[in-house]
Amino acid sequence: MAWGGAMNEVGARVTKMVTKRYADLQEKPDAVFYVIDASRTPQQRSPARVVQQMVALQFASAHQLPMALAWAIIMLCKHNGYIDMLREEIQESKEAGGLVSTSKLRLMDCFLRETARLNPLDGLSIQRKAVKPFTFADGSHIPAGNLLAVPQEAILRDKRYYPNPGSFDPWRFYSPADSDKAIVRFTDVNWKFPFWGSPTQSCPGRWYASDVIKYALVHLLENYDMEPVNPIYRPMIWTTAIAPSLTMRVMLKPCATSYGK
Ligand code: HEM
Repeated sequence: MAWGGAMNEVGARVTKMVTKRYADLQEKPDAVFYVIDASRTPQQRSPARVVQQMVALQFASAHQLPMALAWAIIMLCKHNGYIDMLREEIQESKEAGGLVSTSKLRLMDCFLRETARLNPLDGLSIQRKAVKPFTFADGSHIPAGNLLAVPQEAILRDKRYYPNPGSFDPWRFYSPADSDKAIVRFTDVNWKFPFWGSPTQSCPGRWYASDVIKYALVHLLENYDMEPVNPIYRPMIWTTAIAPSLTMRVMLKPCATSYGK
């Protein structure tokens, strides 16, 4: 991968860090260790390739999780009728010792999928560059050098796939425990939900991301009441990114009733 501008600076710093780590790999297994450990060939183990992997991992994992969590908090403020329902579900999902089982948080799972449907983090998903000419099965021809992407925002609001697409309705994904309907999870990938990428090469961090967001929401819901100080539900658009407003503030007040205790 060719880097330019600020990436040269980032690459130089990460190279320094990775090169140093080769000396004491076994002492502190961390992400660098695991990338090298999973490499099969000397070429894959080369510092240049490990640096590229480390930078790619940072870009893939760093910003999207907090953005998705921020959107979930904003949707809780906007659709606050779900707060008590989610608190109740949290209590019911507790196992021995008071631990929450995230797989039992079915409504929260649907709430997150619906939050993502109406607030994808980018208008486009699966962005690619044709490095050589490519012809799809239907005859569409892509000359070399062209950029392609899946228009996920349009797909996620398409009424052919999501009836009444403008309404926030987590129940559209819900199936009661005793129903024959297949369970749809936040982490499920298909062409109608490209939030996590394509079904053939989707985000490998999605189960981790989903659980982290759920644990954060459990903590907030159990310990705080939340209300928007200045409700700005409009996103901030930057190129194709759809980010939560930078100026919206949410007030967290310790709960009068502590739900978690
Ligand atoms: C809400 C949070 C996240 C979202 C929405 C998200 C979304 C995505 C998407 C759409 C892709 C596919 C990109 C493409 O094919 O062009 C992707 C790939 C990837 N994600 Fe995530 N991601 C999230 C969190 C994470 C986290 C927390 C990690 C790591 C801990 C992670 C690691 C990766 C990696 C390594 C890839 C590249 C996989 C490959 O090319 O085979 N992601 N992610």
